Formats: sequence, C-alpha cells, structure tokens
Amino acid sequence: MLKGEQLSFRYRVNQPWILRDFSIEINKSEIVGLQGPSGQGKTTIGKLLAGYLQPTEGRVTIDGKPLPNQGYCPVQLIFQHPELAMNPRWTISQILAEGKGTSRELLQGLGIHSNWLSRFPHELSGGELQRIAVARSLNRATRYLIADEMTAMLDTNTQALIWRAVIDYACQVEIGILVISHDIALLKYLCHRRIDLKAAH
Ligand SMILES: Nc1ncnc2c1ncn2[C@@H]1O[C@H](COP(=O)(O)OP(=O)(O)OP(=O)(O)O)[C@@H](O)[C@H]1O
Repeated sequence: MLKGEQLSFRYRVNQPWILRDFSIEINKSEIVGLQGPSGQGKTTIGKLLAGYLQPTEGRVTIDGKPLPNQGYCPVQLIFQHPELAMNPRWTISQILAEGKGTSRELLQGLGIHSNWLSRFPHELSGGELQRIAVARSLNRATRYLIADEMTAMLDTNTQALIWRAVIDYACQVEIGILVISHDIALLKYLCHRRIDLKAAH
C-alpha cells in the first residue's frame, strides 16, 4: 500500500501551508481519483507521493517502508506536458531505455510505432509523446502511478487509447493509480473511489 500519513507541506518557511495533516492511501490494483479546485495542492500531493518533494511533516511509505532516496522510484509521476520530462537531445529509444524494460504488449497497446524510435521528442505530436512517457513509466519496477492531468491536453480518442492501455497493464501487474484531474466524468469512469480535496481540507 502507498500511504501518505498526516502530510503537511509548505514551499518555504513563512509561506502559507499548502497541506495540513492530509492523509491518503492507495492499495495495489486500486484506482483512486483526486479532484478539487485549482491551487488546492493536488499536484503538490502527487509530487510528495512520488518523492519529488519531501513533506515538511508526515511521511510517505510503501508497505510501511519509506520511498528509496536514490535509484529508481517505484512511484512514477506523469504530468500533462511530457516534453518537460524528457531530454530533448535524446532519441525516443534512448528515452524508453530509461525505464526498466517496457513490455512489448504495452508498447502495442499504446500504439507506439517502431519508426518513432529513432526520432527526437520534438518530432512527435503531444499525444504520441505522452504515450512514450507512459511506456517509460510503466515497467516491472513501478508499483504506483500518479497521473497528474495525464491526458488533459489530448483528443478523446487518444485519451481513451492511453487509459485503456494503462488500465489493462495496471490490472495485470497490480499497479495502484492516483488519477489527478478536473474532469469529473473521467474520474467517475476510471476510478474505484474519489477524494475531493475541497472536502478533505
Ligand atoms: N514551487 C512553488 N513555490 C511556491 N508555491 C508553489 C510552488 N508550486 C506551487 N505552489 C503553490 O502551491 C499551491 C498548490 O499548488 P498545486 O499545483 O499543488 O495545486 P493544484 O491543486 O494542483 O492546482 P491546479 O488544479 O491548478 O493544477 C498553489 O497556491 C501554488 O501557487
């Protein structure tokens, strides 16, 4: 289980608290939605759970153990803008190699073409590039996925294709997912349960 326990966070001393005593649990194979008004701290929660930020108070654990502070993080975070999470000088195959071995089935499910592999990130569309980001993140070392507005900028077909592939893969290997989105219909469709940050505050 991925747990954030009594998380409090502020970006700097003397700045307001973004989170106060916020707790969250995500079980393996569970798909949890996180919704709430803009600026309430959804992305901050995602970054805390994936180890990009350290909580000012509280702790993040997987099965009772803290996240590793070096090496590959079993909690992977995918943002809305894949180009910001990729080295622009690397080819797509170099970028995919950063993951810990992506299954052929997942590459097929995501509709990744072999002729994309020798290209650079700027030579793919946003939707194609997001599929590469997903493929890189979903591998045997990943236990949880934080999808922060992962498909918000994509057309409905690409959105459906990506989510179908992600859910199929996550079910097979029992990955837990936190879906952060303003799209309540998407959350209702995908998630086993939803957390409303407005209500939680
Ligand atoms: N690096 C930073 N330094 C200082 N304040 C920040 C930083 N990043 C975010 N914030 C502030 O923290 C608060 C929460 O931001 P966060 O991005 O977590 O909200 P959110 O709920 O994801 O918003 P949205 O729905 O608009 O994406 C906001 O008030 C934001 O201005």
